[in-house]
Amino acid sequence: MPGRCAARHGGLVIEVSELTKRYGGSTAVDGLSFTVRPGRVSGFLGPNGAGKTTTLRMILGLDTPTAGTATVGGVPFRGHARGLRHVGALLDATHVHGGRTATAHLSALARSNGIPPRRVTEVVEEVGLAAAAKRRIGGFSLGMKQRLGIATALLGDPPVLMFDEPTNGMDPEGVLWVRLLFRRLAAEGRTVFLSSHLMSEMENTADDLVVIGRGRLIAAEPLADFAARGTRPGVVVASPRAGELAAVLTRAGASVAPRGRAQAGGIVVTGLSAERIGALALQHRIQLNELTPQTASLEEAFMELTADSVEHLAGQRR
Ligand SMILES: Nc1ncnc2c1ncn2[C@@H]1O[C@H](COP(=O)(O)OP(=O)(O)OP(=O)(O)O)[C@@H](O)[C@H]1O
Repeated sequence: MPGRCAARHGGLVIEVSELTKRYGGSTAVDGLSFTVRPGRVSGFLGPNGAGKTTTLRMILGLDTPTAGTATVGGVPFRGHARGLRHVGALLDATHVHGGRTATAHLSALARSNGIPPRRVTEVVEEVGLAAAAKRRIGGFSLGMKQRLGIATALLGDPPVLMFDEPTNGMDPEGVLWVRLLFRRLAAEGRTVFLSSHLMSEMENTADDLVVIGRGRLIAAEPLADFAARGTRPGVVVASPRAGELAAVLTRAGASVAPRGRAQAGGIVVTGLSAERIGALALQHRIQLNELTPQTASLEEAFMELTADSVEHLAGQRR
């Protein structure tokens, strides 16, 4: 059935163009433009207060932009009559009526959106809440509320799904489950857009990234391209005969520096490939304990790119 959904809806693109939101004198979203494509998981990343929630709310027509436009499938969300069957969204999992049961909550939404009642049972099972479906939501943990929020987003079997910090409060098993779910939803051809302030959330989930800071676009590109930004020249080499090896490598044209204090005991070699270093060590019968081309982690690349916006916010709060 989900496969049919993808075929039925085709792909719906989220298009954000010069989107701006000002609150009084402060600008929460500042001339933001990006495209979110179907059939892929797109991560929306930025430090706290970067403007992610505000952007998602404007895409959903819950906030009015000061300037610019946001469309889903070429039309502003408000222009779509089909609500939950068009875009499923989880913005704030705690924003639910605690006195209702999960089933009652979902049934009410299904009724008002013209969704068949059987979908309630389907989504409750899909998110692993079947055993808790008849319990009051007020007694749910945050992780369970997130699952309920995801069930709400899935209720209308929509071609576009947006989630704001969906793994917040989830245990490791829940995080793994949600990752697999997002991957599957994208594989079905849907547009999956999820926000987080943690790069680690995206590492094994997202195909594309939209990175913002202080309401402005920092990067919009495939995750693989973003990761490549973190590649640094140099190969980390450790050997019990590091001094001797350094001399050999320098003669072969490399530059050699001691490894940073935090990772004492090795050298960083630039100007020679790992393969060439390995071959020279073998030729001189020098044992190697490590031979690692240097790369920055995605988290480092993200922190470097957003450092300015974080500092700015920290300064503001003081
Ligand atoms: N209704 C509002 N009135 C005034 N300022 C607001 C309002 N909503 C958001 N802001 C401000 O806009 C900025 C962006 O907030 P937003 O919640 O969109 O960021 P975020 O990236 O989602 O952050 P977080 O990861 O902390 O949720 C913040 O400085 C916030 O204080």
